[in-house]
Amino acid sequence: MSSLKRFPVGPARQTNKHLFSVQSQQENNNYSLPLVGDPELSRMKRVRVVVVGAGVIGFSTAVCVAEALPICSVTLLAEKFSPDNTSDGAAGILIPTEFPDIPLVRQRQWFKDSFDHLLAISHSQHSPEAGVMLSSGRQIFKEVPDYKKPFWSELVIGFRFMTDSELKQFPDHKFGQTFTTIKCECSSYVPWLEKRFKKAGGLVQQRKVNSFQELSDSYDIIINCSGLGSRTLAGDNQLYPVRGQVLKMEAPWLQHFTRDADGMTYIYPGIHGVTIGGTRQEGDWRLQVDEGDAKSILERCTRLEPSLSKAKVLSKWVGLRPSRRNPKVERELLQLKGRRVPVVHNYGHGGCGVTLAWGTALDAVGLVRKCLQEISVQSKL
Ligand SMILES: Cc1cc2nc3c(=O)[nH]c(=O)nc-3n(C[C@H](O)[C@H](O)[C@H](O)COP(=O)(O)OP(=O)(O)OC[C@H]3O[C@@H](n4cnc5c(N)ncnc54)[C@H](O)[C@@H]3O)c2cc1C
Ligand SMILES: O=C(O)CCC(=O)C(=O)O
Repeated sequence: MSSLKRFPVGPARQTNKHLFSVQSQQENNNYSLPLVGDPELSRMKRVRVVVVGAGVIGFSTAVCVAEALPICSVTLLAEKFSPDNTSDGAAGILIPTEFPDIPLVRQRQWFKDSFDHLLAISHSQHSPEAGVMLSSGRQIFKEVPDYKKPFWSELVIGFRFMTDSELKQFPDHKFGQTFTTIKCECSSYVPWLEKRFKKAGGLVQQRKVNSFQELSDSYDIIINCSGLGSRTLAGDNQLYPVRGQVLKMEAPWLQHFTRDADGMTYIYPGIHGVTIGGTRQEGDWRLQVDEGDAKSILERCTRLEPSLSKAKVLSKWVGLRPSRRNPKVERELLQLKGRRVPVVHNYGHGGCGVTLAWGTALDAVGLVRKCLQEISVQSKL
């Protein structure tokens, strides 16, 4: 756990989580809604906002809301904190995958906002404490892909195709891309965000939330960043685990990342060792290390980078990606104890949570602004 102080609270009340009815509204974000300076909104009392979840999505969202919307008092509640969340063991490389049903323009914005935010940190004095660094390397393909230039190629730094001579190092691969992106190590970054959140006036409490109803008396807006927990908390059965196992290696001579484009085998040098992986086991809830997986990861990665045979294994880790066909970054109104309570969801980022955290957090801020406008309109009625 981080050394920062938290405020434990008593056991949460048990309530029937299926009592409320749901009105769902998917909508595009609107970044231009006024808030600061809007005379109607400034007349409002402080709005009590709660964020559920302390992973990279929860803390990114909590920081964005607390810093962008001073009218809100923000509390973050979570059952588990760093280093005990999925976010903490992620390799933390920024490489997007494409989601099928979300307009590319929105996905592009999520990635651009995340990349630009972390790039600024990587160039600042905060970089070592925040665990954010530039990372150069290559993504290699066993077959030449139909689309050689992904939508994010213009957003990373120095994207180009590999030359034949560069590809000779990988005889099983026919095509490659090389570029500089960012590696964001969440075991440092999330505690750094927590400090930033508290500096912005945010409160943090350790608590399991059994239903949104528990929150409806104490908060005006709920932001749900509970990752895989949304299966039960939001009753979302489209969400499923994709088990991922990685090994941390001591190999300080490795400078560049190598990723097989099938997403199954990767080598990511970082601040705290080299993360090698991986596995993508859908629907597999096992959190314990599988020695068969560890052997397979080591074999596959050593085939790409033979010097790994000389490296020491520092640790082995398993996490469950909160996966969905598309991440859910949406606003809805829930009927909780006879009151309509706005809920902003931000979860289901699968293997891209670090890649998209800041961008989806800014998107969520736009949705919270809409909730504030509605509250303002209701208060006039
Ligand atoms: C092996 C592996 C490697 C990865 N590598 C990368 C990578 O290189 N790049 C990348 O972009 N992504 C990567 N990912 C994916 C990334 O880790 C996830 O997308 C991201 O961590 C999801 O963050 P989150 O905040 O939604 O979830 P989490 O980190 O799981 O946080 C969820 C939070 O919600 C809380 N919570 C849940 N239910 C409740 C409840 N009922 N009450 C209170 N609190 C609750 C939890 O306690 C926790 O605090 C990787 C994942 C794995 C497994
Ligand atoms: O996919 C990758 O290459 C990075 C690691 C990752 O995102 C994952 O394992 O989910």
